[in-house]
Amino acid sequence: MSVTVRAPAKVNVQLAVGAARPDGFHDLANVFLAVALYDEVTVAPAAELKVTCSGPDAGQVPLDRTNLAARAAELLAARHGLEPAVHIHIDKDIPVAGGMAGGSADGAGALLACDALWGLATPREELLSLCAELGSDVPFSLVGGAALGTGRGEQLTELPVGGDFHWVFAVADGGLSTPAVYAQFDRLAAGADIPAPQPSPALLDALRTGDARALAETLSNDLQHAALSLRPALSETLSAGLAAGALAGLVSGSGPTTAFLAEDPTAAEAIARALISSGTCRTARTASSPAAGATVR
Ligand SMILES: C[C@@](CO)(OP(=O)(O)O)[C@H](O)COP(=O)(O)OP(=O)(O)OC[C@H]1O[C@@H](n2ccc(N)nc2=O)[C@H](O)[C@@H]1O
Ligand SMILES: Nc1ncnc2c1ncn2[C@@H]1O[C@H](COP(=O)(O)OP(=O)(O)O)[C@@H](O)[C@H]1O
Repeated sequence: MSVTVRAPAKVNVQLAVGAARPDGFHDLANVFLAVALYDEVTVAPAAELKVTCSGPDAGQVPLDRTNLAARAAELLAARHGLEPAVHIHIDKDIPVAGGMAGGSADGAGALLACDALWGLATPREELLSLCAELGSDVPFSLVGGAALGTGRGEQLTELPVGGDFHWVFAVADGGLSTPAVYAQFDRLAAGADIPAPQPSPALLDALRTGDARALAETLSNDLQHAALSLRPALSETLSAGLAAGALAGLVSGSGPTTAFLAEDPTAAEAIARALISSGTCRTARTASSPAAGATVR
């Protein structure tokens, strides 16, 4: 017997970052939007915990106990006095270390899959709090759709979305470390007065009405400057996407993936082709949003 869960990637349509907190995290107004690029996590009984991974970037995924899917299985098992004796297979389609929350998707996916495999029927609220123990972005991978994340991003308020948005993701060579990007944000902001992060009313309105042009005007990412200063070549990718007709482009979360909003699916395909032939990224993918959160298949 095995259980498979599909879990989505995300793009941050707004990432407002406050000052560093005493615990090392930053308060956020993090507007998440789930996009239709998915990892699939399959769990099956085994003699002991084991992780395998397939997909184009599988070689970059740790297969030891640091894998977020393994940590999720261990956390849920410990909560119930069980042994995490499962084989977890990750079929990975989400770019690794790209600012698209692929590890978080696998953490939420493994949690949901193990819950079903072990017949635990854990209440949703408890699953969400286990997700928050695994990482700031993990609760959103469970919820999907669109949501405002406050605190360190783990306290979610679901948001209405009035239509489909069409994206192109330019995948960079190599990843960027999330802690390194936040540390660079702190260095660049040193001495400045950092306001408390707030969601943009105009952006929430654009999501609610499904207006791509209005969303394009309001996209923002306070980590972009830090990501670009660590990886200056990303500004060429942003220019190439805009020259190809994107309504707007920005760094996805901590990067280095860049995200471009397109008018419609046809425009998205044309922008992806132009980005690939520009030579400013490793590859480019199209995906629509919103997408559902982690779901048993
Ligand atoms: C930047 C964002 C935007 O959604 O995601 P990515 O773009 O990396 O996917 C998130 O804030 C990343 O969330 P996640 O990757 O879950 O981070 P965590 O594991 O909780 O924390 C990793 C490290 O990132 C930094 N961190 C994370 C969240 C936060 N609100 N403030 C922080 O300063 C801390 O240095 C922390 O030790
Ligand atoms: N299941 C997983 N998939 C990918 N990376 C993982 C996973 N578990 C742990 N990691 C580690 O987390 C780091 C960040 O990966 P990922 O979640 O893909 O990117 P991001 O945090 O930029 O969204 C990776 O470099 C890797 O070391």
